[in-house]
Amino acid sequence: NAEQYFRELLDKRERRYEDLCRNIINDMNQYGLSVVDDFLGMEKGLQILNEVGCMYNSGAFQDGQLVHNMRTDARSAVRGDKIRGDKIKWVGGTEPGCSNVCYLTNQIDSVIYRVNTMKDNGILGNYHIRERTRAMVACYPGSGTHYVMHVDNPNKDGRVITAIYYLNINWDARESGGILRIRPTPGTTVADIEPKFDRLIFFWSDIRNPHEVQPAHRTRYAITVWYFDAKEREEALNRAKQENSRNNAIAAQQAEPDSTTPA
Ligand SMILES: Cn1c(O)c(C(=O)NCC(=O)O)c(=O)c2ccccc21
Ligand SMILES: [Mn+2]
Repeated sequence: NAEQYFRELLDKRERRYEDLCRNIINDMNQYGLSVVDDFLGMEKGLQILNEVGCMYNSGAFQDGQLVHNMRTDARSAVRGDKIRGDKIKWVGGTEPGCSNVCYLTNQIDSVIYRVNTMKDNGILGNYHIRERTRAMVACYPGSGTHYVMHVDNPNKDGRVITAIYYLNINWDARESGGILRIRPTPGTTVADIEPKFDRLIFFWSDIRNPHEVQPAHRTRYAITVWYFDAKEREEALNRAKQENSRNNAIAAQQAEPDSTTPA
């Protein structure tokens, strides 16, 4: 009967979700990264892409950083002219016109909180994830824009997991480039990940995963959120506070004419 049917349907979805989370736990423990394809499905993915496209066309993205032109033709190389690289927009989730980005971050949140609390979750069990950054919507406008090899969190600022959701329909890296290349350390392997539509990836944010975005020759959209470990985050904030009060003390001392200087 109908009730029986829907209960089985829900059970199947729940099992699929469990399997998804189990796979992420295994990947993160084994490789330090995990790739999930078809995370939200075509319909939801398109709604997010449309919303991001509107933001971009409305000029809401701040200008990308100035980077050296990757084009190889002599003219630009001689002039060393610069082009604008990635353009980003931070989305908190409450502003108007970002309900779909907000839906995405809620979906990623529930996966992260689940894998962080499931039993036998290995390294993930060492963290206590209770908060994240806002969503960083990024657009590479093509024409060779790239992002140099870097580590997201090289100095224990609290961020432990990077989550990136891609929006690029029919992306073919052979002609459009834009591959995310992760070089997990220690190790000699390289993970080349195409920024495919409705693809979600996770990787440790610290020095275990240096990565780069290779030159993109087509508009390339991605949405990133970073998840904090409560302890590492608190320690980072305390260090910043001490640093801040130390600087204030020094500044105050320099500002005050001390008694030894002649009036
Ligand atoms: C635009 N953009 C990035 O694309 C990546 C990044 O690692 N992206 C990986 C990717 O898009 O596959 C970043 O890590 C990043 C950090 C600070 C500011 C902007 C940034
Ligand atoms: Mn990065």
